[in-house]
Amino acid sequence: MHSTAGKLADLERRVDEAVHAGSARAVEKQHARGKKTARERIEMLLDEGSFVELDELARHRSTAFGLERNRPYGDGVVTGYGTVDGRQVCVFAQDFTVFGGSLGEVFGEKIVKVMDLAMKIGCPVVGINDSGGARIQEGVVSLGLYGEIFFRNVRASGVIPQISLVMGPCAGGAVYSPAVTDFTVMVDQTSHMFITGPDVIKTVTGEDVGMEELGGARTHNSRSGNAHYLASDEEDAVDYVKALLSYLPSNNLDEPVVVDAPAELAISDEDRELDTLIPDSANQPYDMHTVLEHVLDDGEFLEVQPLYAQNIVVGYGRVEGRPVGVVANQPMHFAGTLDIAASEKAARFVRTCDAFNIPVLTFVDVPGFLPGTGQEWDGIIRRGAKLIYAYAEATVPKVTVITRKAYGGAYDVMGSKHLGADLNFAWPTAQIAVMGAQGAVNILYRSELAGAEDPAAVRAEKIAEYEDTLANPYVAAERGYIDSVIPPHETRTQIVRALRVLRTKRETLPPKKHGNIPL
Ligand SMILES: CCCC(=O)SCCNC(=O)CCNC(=O)[C@H](O)C(C)(C)COP(=O)(O)OP(=O)(O)OC[C@H]1O[C@@H](n2cnc3c(N)ncnc32)[C@H](O)[C@@H]1OP(=O)(O)O
Repeated sequence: MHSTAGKLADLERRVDEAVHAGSARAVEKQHARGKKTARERIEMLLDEGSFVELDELARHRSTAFGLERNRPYGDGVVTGYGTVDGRQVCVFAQDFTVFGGSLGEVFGEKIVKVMDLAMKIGCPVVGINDSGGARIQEGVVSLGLYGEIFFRNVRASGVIPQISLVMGPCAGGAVYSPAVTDFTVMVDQTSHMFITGPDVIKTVTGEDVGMEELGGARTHNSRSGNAHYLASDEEDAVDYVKALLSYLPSNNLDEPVVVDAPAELAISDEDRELDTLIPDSANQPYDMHTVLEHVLDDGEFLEVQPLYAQNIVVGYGRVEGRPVGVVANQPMHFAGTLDIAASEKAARFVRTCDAFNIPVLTFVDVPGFLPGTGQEWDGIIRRGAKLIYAYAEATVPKVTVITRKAYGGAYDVMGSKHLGADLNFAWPTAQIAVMGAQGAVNILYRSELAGAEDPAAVRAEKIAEYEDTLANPYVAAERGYIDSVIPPHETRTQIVRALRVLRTKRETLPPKKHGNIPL
């Protein structure tokens, strides 16, 4: 111990203890559940050999409940920095094999430290959650540290990308850290998030619900909207996070990474395929993904929240190698109507793009807001307003293409010129109007239809008149609400040109403390 060689050996022993802090039994149990250890997960995420660990030798100072006899190095969380595809990220991974990944004072301090580092240097934070929550033995100190983490999540929001990987339990108030971060990725069958577990629910409300149904990955991806991707396993989850990072800048003052891929501006056979996409019948659906695949580089689209509010599609792609965020109504689900879930999903996405300098491309085929008492009483007025707010507030380049329906208030909401979109296009199949022809004729000609000898003939005549006069893109184009009516095959090239011209767009909001988005 008193020689240099002895001191080096002593360090080696301590580091080895830190690396093997979890017992062999706990590690075996973790693996048997199809879960990896904290270090294995970091290894999967970061470029080989790039991880630099911080606070590897930190230990808790607690003396309660015999904890002083068990002071593992690292205190149950592995933190540090490294690179993903050569770009810097900070990372923490909760280690379920040590104290069930529960968060005590030192554990919390380590996370706070690495988050502060990420803020100082302006790089994303990826948090890997696998924890029994606040460390019971350390009491209120654990709660305090959770509060410090939430505080930093909020302060970092919109400054650096924050991504949560939930790869095990994340229970009680602990869920509010992932909830504040930009993206939450969960793994099928092995990750769970809930405020109160099945036993408490049974006691308080009498409901019988299993862990998986209550807070499993599928539930949060398809029902609650708390998660953004349902991974089939941990590798899939990590791959999704890497893909997300590739579209995001390191911080709000940085530009997203650009791939050198200049667009071919000649119209291709593939471009022409869009000319036959829209069915003659306005009630027949088509898959909006087809449009996205024809417009984005290599047809590549990374969908965000693909299982939630499927009447709207959001996600990332590239145009000429530059990241874009896409928002698109999906006629295949609820005819593409806007409801509460779709409005909130799209609003959050637009704000994420705006925070990180990613242009927003909007594709519109929307028959209106979803009617019903459920929607009204659950607050579609207030919650639908979030989408208006998000579009109106966003200062990034905004380009909109109306493919078919753009009716009523939903026309305004979906990236219209009136909410500050920069360049708006419509296909000749667009119907930009207060409502569809059927509904309009019913209201305008109710008494005439009731007294007609042949109501069907009158209805058909009036519908044709309405469609010719109002349900087209030309009234909007006359007023400049649409910059250009384009054949579908020009969509890709027009978007390329639009995004080129908007590259130098600079717009700022009036100075204020912050707006008051209807929450
Ligand atoms: C602001 C944040 C506020 C909060 O976090 S409130 C939430 C407090 N946490 C909870 O209510 C969850 C308590 N834990 C559990 O319910 C279960 O351990 C959990 C997470 C479902 C996992 O169950 P299992 O997979 O069966 O694992 P297990 O129960 O055998 O636990 C493994 C080892 O971890 C320990 N552990 C789990 N949660 C802990 C905690 N919060 N504080 C201290 N130790 C905790 C547990 O005692 C066990 O230790 P050991 O291996 O037997 O030595």
